[in-house]
Amino acid sequence: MKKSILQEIQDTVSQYAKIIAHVIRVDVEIVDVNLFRIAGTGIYADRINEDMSNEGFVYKHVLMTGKSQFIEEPGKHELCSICPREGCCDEKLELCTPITLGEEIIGVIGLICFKEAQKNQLLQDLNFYQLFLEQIADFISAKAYEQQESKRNQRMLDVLLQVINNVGKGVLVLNRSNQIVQINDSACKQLQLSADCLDQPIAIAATHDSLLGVDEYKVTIDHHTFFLMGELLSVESGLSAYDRIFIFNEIKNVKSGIYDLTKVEIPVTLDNIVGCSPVTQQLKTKLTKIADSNSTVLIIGESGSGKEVVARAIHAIGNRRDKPFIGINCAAIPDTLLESELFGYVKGAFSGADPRGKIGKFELANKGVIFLDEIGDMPLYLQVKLLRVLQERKLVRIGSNQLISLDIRVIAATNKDLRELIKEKKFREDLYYRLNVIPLEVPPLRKRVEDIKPLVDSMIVKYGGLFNKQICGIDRETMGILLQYSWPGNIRELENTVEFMINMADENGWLTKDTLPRSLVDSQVVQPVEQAEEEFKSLRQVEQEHILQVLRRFGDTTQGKLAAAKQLGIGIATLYRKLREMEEAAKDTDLYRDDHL
Ligand SMILES: Nc1ncnc2c1ncn2[C@@H]1O[C@H](COP(=O)(O)OP(=O)(O)OP(=O)(O)O)[C@@H](O)[C@H]1O
Repeated sequence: MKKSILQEIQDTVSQYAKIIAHVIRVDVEIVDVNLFRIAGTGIYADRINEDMSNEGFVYKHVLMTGKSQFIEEPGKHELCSICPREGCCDEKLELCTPITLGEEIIGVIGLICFKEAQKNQLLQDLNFYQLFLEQIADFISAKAYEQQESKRNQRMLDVLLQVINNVGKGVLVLNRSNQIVQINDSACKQLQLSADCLDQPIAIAATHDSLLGVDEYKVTIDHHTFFLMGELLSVESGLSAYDRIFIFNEIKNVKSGIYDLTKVEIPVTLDNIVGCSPVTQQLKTKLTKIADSNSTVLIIGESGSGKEVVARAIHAIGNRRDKPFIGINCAAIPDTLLESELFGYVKGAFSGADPRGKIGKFELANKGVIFLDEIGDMPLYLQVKLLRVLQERKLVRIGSNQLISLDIRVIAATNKDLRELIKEKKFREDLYYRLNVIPLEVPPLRKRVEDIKPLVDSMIVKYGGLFNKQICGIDRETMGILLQYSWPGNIRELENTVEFMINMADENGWLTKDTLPRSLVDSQVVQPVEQAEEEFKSLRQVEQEHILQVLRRFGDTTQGKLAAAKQLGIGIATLYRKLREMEEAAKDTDLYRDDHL
């Protein structure tokens, strides 16, 4: 059963009972609203916490009526008529009065005489004892009120702390000595503190930068510095223990809010790089090798060939996978805006800017990966600034003088010949070398014809699912046309084509020549010669591809190689030799070299 309020303050109530009994030399009994004896002296001292509902008939009446009772002859009073001790009660006199809390009756306090002398003492000055008893009932009531208020305050504080803990923002309460007196879970997490950090000194100073309308503060605690976006509020309590409240977010949390809003999350892994051609396989192997490195990557490839897919895969399989991947297309943003998009600006940086300031892509990508697409289109003056950022790994927001450290992996991509641009003085040579640490070439689709079939298959699954349309597959003749086409728009064009064909196809039907876009059918007539030349492979190439295909079936283990050699009808030593030759050939033709890592 829930404790009554008198039970909660039982110690105080007992003290009162003992003192009164000692002073007036009459026994005292106090019961709560449930007729539990909360305090008692004399013969009742050993019977505290007893349930009195079968005997306390006078108390029950007081609890019901809220009126004091004077029983001059206990056992003979009409209230005693149902008491088992009717007519043989030991008590000589009883005077009791209710204890109230507001409108509510919360108990009864009684004076009980067991001796004639005590009875005479009370009878001589009954009014005085009545007032005295009421006064004591008021004291107990005041104490109960205090208890109720403190419980209410505690409950409010609990609710407040619960709210504070769930706001997601960091909340710190500081005293006048700049020590932490209250901290929520989010603040502990963001500042890497444990819950026992109370009393720890902390320094909070405004940097005077403001982004997205929120002020930035430099917070130093235990020799660690954090840059936090938030509000520092004065507490008007007049209590030195509660001087200021700091409500904040780490810049990365502010950023991740924006990041979450802006990112179109299509998780990309190596499996999303569809294709079984040797070049695609080699590309995937390289991606695995470079994924965890911090070195800058320059992806070169024609438009639509999958440069962004490759960049996303590096992020997804690398050790920054849990951090942001922020892409920016340098060609798609007007030159005048590109600088502020990349580096951000603070409140009041320049006229026409968002008055609240803006976080740049570099800062958004901090700790993660920034993907600078179409880097060849970056204006020269920004190339200088980018070079400085890449060299120093620090940036300054426009309009600010604060240096921000960057821990970032840069992946740039271009479909332009940067060396040619350097010759034309449109691209800085020093920036080219900064970016070209790990060059990756994504070959055009026409140079990896083996990828077309698996790509088409995966696209049929994707778009069939998206359009909720059952497609049986693609017929041989149509596939032949796709294999022969030169795909100037690369995989993007292939994807659009398959999407178009699925739209044209019948439910439960096949992708046939009739579903092909007209332009593609027409192009077959015009262009066959150019591709034909490329599709005649040398015997060596055919042999290598066959070996790789068999190996893929049996696996790259020693057992797999033994089985593959058997299947190919050659000895294991010959297989190893051929693989070595392939490796050598791949290194010679490659832009990328292992010794770059
Ligand atoms: N290997 C692949 N497997 C499956 N889909 C791919 C592959 N490569 C590219 N794609 C798809 O092709 C389309 C174009 O890819 P992506 O945007 O990566 O090309 P890009 O080279 O970055 O193009 P651009 O130069 O125009 O920016 C995307 O829809 C992408 O999902």
